[in-house]
Amino acid sequence: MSLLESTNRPQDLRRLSRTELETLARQIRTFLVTNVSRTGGHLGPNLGVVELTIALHRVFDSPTDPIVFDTGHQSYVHKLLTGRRDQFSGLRQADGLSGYPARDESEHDWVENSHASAALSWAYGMARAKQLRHEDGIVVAVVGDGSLTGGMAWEAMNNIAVADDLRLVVVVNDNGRSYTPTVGGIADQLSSLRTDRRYEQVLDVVKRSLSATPIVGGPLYDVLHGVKSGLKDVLSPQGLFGDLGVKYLGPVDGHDVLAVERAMLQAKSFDGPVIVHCITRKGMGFPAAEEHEEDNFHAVGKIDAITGEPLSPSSDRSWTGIFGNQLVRLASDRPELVAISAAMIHPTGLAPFQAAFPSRTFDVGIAEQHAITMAAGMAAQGLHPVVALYSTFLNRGFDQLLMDVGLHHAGVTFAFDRAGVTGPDGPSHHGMWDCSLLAMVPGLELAAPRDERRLEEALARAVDVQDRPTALRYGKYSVPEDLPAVSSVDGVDVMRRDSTTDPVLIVAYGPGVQIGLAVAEQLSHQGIAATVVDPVWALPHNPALVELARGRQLVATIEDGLIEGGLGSGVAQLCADAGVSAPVRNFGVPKDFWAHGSRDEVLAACGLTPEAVARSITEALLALDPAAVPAAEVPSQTR
Ligand SMILES: Cc1ncc(C[n+]2csc(CCOP(=O)(O)OP(=O)(O)O)c2C)c(N)n1
Ligand SMILES: CC(=O)[C@@H](O)[C@H](O)COP(=O)(O)O
Ligand SMILES: [Mg+2]
Repeated sequence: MSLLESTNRPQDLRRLSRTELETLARQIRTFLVTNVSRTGGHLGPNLGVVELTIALHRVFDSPTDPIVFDTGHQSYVHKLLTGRRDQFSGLRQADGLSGYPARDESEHDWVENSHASAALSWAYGMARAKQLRHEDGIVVAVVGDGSLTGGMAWEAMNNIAVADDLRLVVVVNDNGRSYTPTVGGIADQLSSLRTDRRYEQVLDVVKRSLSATPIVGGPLYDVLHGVKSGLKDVLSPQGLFGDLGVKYLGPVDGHDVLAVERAMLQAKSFDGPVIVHCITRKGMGFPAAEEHEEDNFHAVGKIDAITGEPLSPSSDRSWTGIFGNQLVRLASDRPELVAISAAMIHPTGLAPFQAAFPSRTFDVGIAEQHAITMAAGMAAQGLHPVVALYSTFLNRGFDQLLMDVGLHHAGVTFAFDRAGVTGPDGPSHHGMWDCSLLAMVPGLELAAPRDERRLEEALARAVDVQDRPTALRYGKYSVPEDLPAVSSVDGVDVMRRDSTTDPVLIVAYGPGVQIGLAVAEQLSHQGIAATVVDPVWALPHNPALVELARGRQLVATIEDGLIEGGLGSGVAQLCADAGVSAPVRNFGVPKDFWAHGSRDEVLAACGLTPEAVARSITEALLALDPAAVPAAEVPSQTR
């Protein structure tokens, strides 16, 4: 039985020798590469925290000492060491292991939110609660260098710095990268701590003097490490953390279990909050990951476990790529066009723009709030910023969009990628809230393109709007062949019309158009005629929808987004205000936190499939007027 197989709870770690720990680390790395290459997931980040996580669970007594992971994508090793080794074959799959901490999986898991920079606030709150309730336990937060570029982290640090009565250890997992190298002054400060020459010179002297005596194994090794981590105390620089008055230990070699352990033991002995600065390498131990310049295998699909080559060839057409290439074309004769990313240049498709216009591309770190308000500032001075974010991360910057961009009628364009149901990244990653949020922004114009051509046309229009915010949304699903309209009514594309008196009108957005067309086809087999329209520009609602809805027996709306407050509910309001008598049924993502699974599985769970929508429409029509549906063909499920 391997050491990994005999490690089923943190306590099992504490009897291991240094050699056994190093063997265990190797076995964990082999396990991660073997399994995550089969399922996909955050391989690089987890390869970088093997020793760090082993040391964490040797020194701290989880769950009495809660361990909180920032973003949580680097918690696979934690899951391995807390009894979930046998569940990794189902990683990020429906009813399988979550790719993030999950409280229903283990008492050792606390934070399920995958939005970065929140761990320190979680930890502060938990530690304060323990202090007020006179409970034992030290709260430990593991936060990456990238997550430290998020503003929330410093809101928490501001409080942590003066909370001498709290038992709180912040482990900085500093691999120097987010996806690409982490940017900004914080990254520079961390880097200067990593490469403090005084520390390295003194350490060399110590090493040389100690090497004069024969290495006697454990004790001498400990002495060296004791000196090493002790040295840092002596030299602890007045940088990033020192100036705030927070105790700092490090930098520690994050791949040396005993060095990390010693620093954590030291941290544990202190009163008040302590920073332990660990230097790690993303993708450590897997050459394909270590050498992967773009992102060190931050998040991979199914790959070859030796070469790292993707096993499922990614489609050469993606919404992300279409957006990125069109933006380059538009920027070539629009010098005012600039692009902004929150540490996700490649994932949001801005790499071609950065290559073509490096001085007009801005990676601000994981700082969506700053990114959006900075864009308002740029627009106020005559630029036209394009802010590229994942839809779910708009949540983080909504006030900035509403009050800094919207209130000031700023000509800023937002490209919301991963809009709609995403799938494997679970509830905090579905891009399901953007339409409901954007519907609240006065003047904002939102396009939900159904195909490549509509995306390119929408972006071309958006970047020329200078007096209000514009936005586009598209997701992590395949790009259909172009879907031409059969006609147009005042800007609303008519995708299918059986006759002008069709009893059903389907108003569909983005990927909902393909669903709507499939629904209409199914309804036609039951003798129910449906017209399908796509407004393309979803906000503000096109008043032509009112006349299109008037006289119908039923109006159905279909969107890949939250039903409550979404596009469809706006259409219902529009029709009600105009006195349209037809009832409006909204189909979308019901208000809930939808667990991870494939996109299709989650959509099915939401009832957002052609079959489910067609059945609902048939039932609604039957309820309204049994004669409306030729009885002979109603699907059995509706009886
Ligand atoms: C608010 C927010 N913006 C963007 C992301 C996307 N994202 C996931 S992990 C990551 C990089 C995290 O870097 P770091 O904290 O250094 O962790 P590492 O992956 O290096 O371990 C980013 C940008 C996110 N999860 N949350
Ligand atoms: C953890 C995180 O926020 C991202 O790394 C996310 O997992 C990436 O998702 P995509 O695979 O859709 O780019
Ligand atoms: Mg990092």
